[in-house]
Amino acid sequence: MLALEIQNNLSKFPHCLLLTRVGNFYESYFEQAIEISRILNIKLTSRRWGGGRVPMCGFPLLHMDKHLKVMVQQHKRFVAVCEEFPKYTSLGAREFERRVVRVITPGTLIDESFLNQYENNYLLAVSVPEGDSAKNPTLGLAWIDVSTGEFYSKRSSHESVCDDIARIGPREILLDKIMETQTSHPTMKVVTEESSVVSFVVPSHSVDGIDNLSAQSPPSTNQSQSSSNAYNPETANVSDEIVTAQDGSPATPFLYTPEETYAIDLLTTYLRANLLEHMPILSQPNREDTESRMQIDSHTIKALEIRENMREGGVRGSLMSSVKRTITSSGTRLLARWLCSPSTSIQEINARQSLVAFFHSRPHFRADLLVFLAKAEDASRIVQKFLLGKGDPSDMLALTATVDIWSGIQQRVNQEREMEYLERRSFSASEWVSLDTLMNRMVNLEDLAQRISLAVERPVSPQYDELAEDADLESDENSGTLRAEWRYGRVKFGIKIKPEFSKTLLELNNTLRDLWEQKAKMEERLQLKYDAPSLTLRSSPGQGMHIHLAKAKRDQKKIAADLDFVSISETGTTRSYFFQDWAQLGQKIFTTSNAIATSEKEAFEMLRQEVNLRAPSLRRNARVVDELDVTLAFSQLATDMNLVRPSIQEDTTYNVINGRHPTVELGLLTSGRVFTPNTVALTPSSHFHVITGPNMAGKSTLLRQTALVVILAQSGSFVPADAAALGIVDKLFSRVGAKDDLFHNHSTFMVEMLETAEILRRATPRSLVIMDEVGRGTTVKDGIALAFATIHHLVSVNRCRTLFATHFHELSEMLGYKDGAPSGQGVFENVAFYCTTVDEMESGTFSYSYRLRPGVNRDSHGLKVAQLAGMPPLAMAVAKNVLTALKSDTTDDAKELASIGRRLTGSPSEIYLT
Ligand SMILES: Nc1ncnc2c1ncn2[C@@H]1O[C@H](COP(=O)(O)OP(=O)(O)OP(=O)(O)O)[C@@H](O)[C@H]1O
Repeated sequence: MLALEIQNNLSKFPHCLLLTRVGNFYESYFEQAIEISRILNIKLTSRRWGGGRVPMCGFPLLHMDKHLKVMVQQHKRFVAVCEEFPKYTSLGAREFERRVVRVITPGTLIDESFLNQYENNYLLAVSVPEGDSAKNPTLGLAWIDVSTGEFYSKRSSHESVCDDIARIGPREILLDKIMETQTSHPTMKVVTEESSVVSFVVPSHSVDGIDNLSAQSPPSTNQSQSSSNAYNPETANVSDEIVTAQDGSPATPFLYTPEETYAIDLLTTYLRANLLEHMPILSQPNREDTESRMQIDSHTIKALEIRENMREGGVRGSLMSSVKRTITSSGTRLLARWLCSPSTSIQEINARQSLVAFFHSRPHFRADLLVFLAKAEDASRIVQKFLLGKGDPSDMLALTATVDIWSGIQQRVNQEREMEYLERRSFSASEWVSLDTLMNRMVNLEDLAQRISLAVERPVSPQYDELAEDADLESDENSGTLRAEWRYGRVKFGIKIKPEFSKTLLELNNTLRDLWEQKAKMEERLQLKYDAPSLTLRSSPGQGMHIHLAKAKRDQKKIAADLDFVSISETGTTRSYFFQDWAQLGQKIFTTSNAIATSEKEAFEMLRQEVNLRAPSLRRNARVVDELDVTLAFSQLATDMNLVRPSIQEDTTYNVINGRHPTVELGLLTSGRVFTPNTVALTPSSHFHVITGPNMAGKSTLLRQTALVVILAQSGSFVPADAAALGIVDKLFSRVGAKDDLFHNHSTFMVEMLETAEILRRATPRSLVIMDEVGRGTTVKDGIALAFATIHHLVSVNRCRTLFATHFHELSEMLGYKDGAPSGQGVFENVAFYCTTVDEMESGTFSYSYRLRPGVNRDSHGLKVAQLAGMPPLAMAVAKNVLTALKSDTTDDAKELASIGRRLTGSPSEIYLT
């Protein structure tokens, strides 16, 4: 039977590793067992089946999460989990029904212990229109974190889908099945480049996902969607989940484009096929508006090390790690989203910054609010667990505790306002606007918390229950008392519903109390009557209800003579009897206990439904508290790192006085060094700066800090500078630090050109571009030609704000730079020239000042850096000789160069003498 079930499941889920529950183990059979035992490093064995032996392996239930992490996260394998469910035949025999309850894939993790609480685990669906991508450039995106329920959709394009994917950072990407064969399709290329896990889905085209999207919507409304392929929420019942948009502002009704609807369909179809019995009730996706978010291209997200550092891939050294002051896991997830997707709405940025300023000037208030946040649970995740049918009583209590914390926050805010009103002569209502607007978005959920608190009995302490469970398990095995069995049942369920929750529970509990009293009296009576102090009334699976004598020799005399007692077992010291009266009473206790357990479970189920119904409001409050956490964190950051509030403007100004690189500054601080601040002023009349200077003198740092300041400002944070005025940046591009992409057959130079080409195609007058050493990956002449052409395009076509760092100082001449005339004199009026330099000592040593000054620096000091890097003396001597010869020879004619080479070839001693 088991073999047949397994073979059925293997053929139903051919793309998965199948794990079948057998008792307290998950097992794998046949060929897959060989693979699983190898991946998990567990013992491979075999068992007899159908006249032969088949390979098998298995592990205890307890190890499931550990092994899932290896299979799903490390090896990117899909795992089908087959559970067993007991059922009884008509003859009363127990059998097991086994069915696959879930397929676990990298993008569909729910509450696995290895999920990183501080990061989103997104599953992204990309819908690609049929036909020519040039004629039909619009794509649809839908992405969800199944573990938190955060669900979004967006319209995208062939051009920007790569950036969207880099920003979202999905663990798994879904495409229409028809794309599977279209390997040369541009979107296929992008998707396979950005994600190692791509799954193909046959869309249902029923927009069935929307069915699930709004469980709170009347069925008629949902059904009306099924007929059309475009979802129009104006006709749907919009749940309060989306009364605020993703950015927290009041939402306008969402109108999903056909492409988005298609992506939502792909996503929900896939979720249903994999989550199976754990399919959650989904809320409607928050629609992300492309216009209101700064677009950061995919290379820039990586190159600026916003989320993780490029070298090791971890968060250490990233912008995120330097600025993170959030204390909740969901706040940290929101911070990552804000940093990867800064706003372009001045109103929104100002609202966030006003909150930061508000908290910044009230450290005591900030400290108090942080105390609340430190105790709050990850409500979005808990709510989602309930929606997935998984939340347990401890989650229920955690949720109530969190609702209480939310109320506490609201009270503390009100108290602060009152105090300020009373204490300050000039109370400023305008200062309070941002916080009031945020807090007003919260829904009062005290009734739900109260209902749960009144229903669920809080354990005295967690240890109490753990101890009880251990003790009961022990007594259950060794002595098997009835009390132990009942208590174990309760402890296993993990919670007690208060008897007052319902009339039935109250009556059942009263009955049980009476029965326990009767049992105590019966025990006492029997002990006295038979002069047997060691007599107890017990129950065990093997002996049923029985009387137990712990000291049989002493206590059994009178009992043995009584015909009502039937001896059922004995050991050297103990003896057990069957006794009719106790059997009847015990059975009643057992039945009543079971009835209570069933009622408690029903009551819990009822509460679970209530939580599910209030999920949108719970999520909404959680989101408010996340925003509170991030803005409190930004104000803490402003204090810690001495940041200032930037002024955000509509124009294309970029004026940052004494700006600093937040991550480099922190890194230097740890080694006791100080960061040298620099001013960058890009104005309409000077919006293109060419930066020259020696190696290692801080050019790249300056470029990156220029971009990071914008990201921080438009995320709502203060910025590392003395003062800053910033015109909104619509798109941020960088061409810094290229490396080979041999996997995609791209050399370093090709990567450089691909990135440059994309910037020239996409940058607008409101964009900010940073470019470091364009053209360095080829010959000097080709490099200079390409670098000049790039500048030409950026200045005359894109007209965007740009910092362009280069070692090709020849460019400055080509651009008409003359010493002392840093800008406005050359080919382009808007190009200005700045450089970094080194301070040379009389002793021949030098130091970097990192100070930016107007002008062009033609000396790269490359040899000095090479010496610092520990180049062998002989190599340094040869390099110096070559440099001197090259400087004196004005030609690069092949013959001349050959003669330089010949002159400098010799033994080491000759070279040192040259
Ligand atoms: N403003 C600054 N203040 C203090 N230290 C700095 C500053 N800027 C850069 N540094 C230090 O100098 C190092 C090198 O800086 P960076 O990489 O920006 O130089 P670079 O001019 O771009 O070099 P190259 O031309 O060789 O690429 C940084 O890692 C940092 O430690």
